[in-house]
Amino acid sequence: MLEISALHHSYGDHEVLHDMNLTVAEGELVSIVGPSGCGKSTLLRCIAGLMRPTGGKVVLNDTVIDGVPDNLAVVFQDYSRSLLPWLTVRDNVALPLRRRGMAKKERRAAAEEALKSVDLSDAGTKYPWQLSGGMQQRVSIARALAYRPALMLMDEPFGSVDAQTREDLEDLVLNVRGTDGMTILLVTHDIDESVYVGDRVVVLGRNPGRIRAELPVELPGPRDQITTRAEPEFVRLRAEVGRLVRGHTKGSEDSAAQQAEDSKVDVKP
Ligand SMILES: Nc1ncnc2c1ncn2[C@@H]1O[C@H](COP(=O)(O)OP(=O)(O)OP(=O)(O)O)[C@@H](O)[C@H]1O
Repeated sequence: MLEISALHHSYGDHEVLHDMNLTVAEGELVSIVGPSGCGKSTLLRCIAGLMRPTGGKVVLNDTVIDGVPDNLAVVFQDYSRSLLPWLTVRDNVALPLRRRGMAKKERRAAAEEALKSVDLSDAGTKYPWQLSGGMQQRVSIARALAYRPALMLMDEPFGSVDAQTREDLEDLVLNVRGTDGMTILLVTHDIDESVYVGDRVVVLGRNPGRIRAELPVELPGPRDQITTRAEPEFVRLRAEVGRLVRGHTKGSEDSAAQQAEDSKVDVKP
C-alpha cells in the first residue's frame, strides 16, 4: 500500500535522506527508529506530502504523493499545538471530517465513536486544556481514527507523556491497528517501544539518513506490557535494534570493548 523508492532529500547541500527504499503492506504497523538527526521527521514529512523530496518517490495506493493525500492522518508529539483550544474535544475530533463531506450529525456520531475507542466518552464536551497531557494525546489519536485513514503517521506520539501513560497509549495503538485495514508508521526514539508495538522495526542510520536494517517482530500471543517485555525474543530484538541504532553491526556483541561502548551511548535526545 506504501512504496518508497530511491528516496533522497537534501536541505541545500546537506543530504539528510539517502536512497531509501521501503515497502509497507496494508494493515502493517512499522516502527521507525534511529538516532537523533537521522532524518525520521524529514522522512515522515515526505510521506505526508508536506515536503517534496529532492529525489525518488513515495507511492500510496498506486498514487504518487504530490501534496497531502486525502486518506492520511498524522499524530504529532506536540498535542498541545495540534488541538484547537477554543473547540470542545468532540468538535476537535470532528473537524477534519468536514473534508470528507460528512453531514454535521454524521460527524458528531463518528467523533463520539472515536472518543469511545480511546476511552474518552465522557470528555466530548470538555475543552482540551481541561484534560491531562495523556488524555489530550488520546484526543489527537481519536481525531486521526475518526478520519478512518488508510495510513496513519505517528511522529514520536508518546514523547511528551509520563511512563505509565506511554504504556497505556502503546496498548491503545496495538488495539486500533488493523482497524479497517489501517496501516501505521510510528517514529520513535525508544528502542523498547519500537519492538513492543511493531510488526517490523526499520532502523535508520545517519549522516546521511539511510535504512540500516529491517527486522520482523515475531512475538507469541497478544502483546502485554509485562509478559511480552520478558519474552526472550523481545529481549534479543531489543538488543539487536539497540546495537544497530548505535551504529554497530551484527556479531559485534562478542566484543567486550563494544559492549562497554554500547553502555555509554544514550540515543535519547
Ligand atoms: N527545514 C530544515 N532546514 C534545514 N535543515 C533541516 C530542516 N529540518 C531538518 N533539518 C536537518 O535535517 C537533519 C534531520 O532532521 P530530522 O528532524 O528529519 O531528524 P530526526 O531524526 O527526526 O531528528 P530528531 O530525532 O532529533 O527529531 C538534521 O540535521 C536537521 O538539522
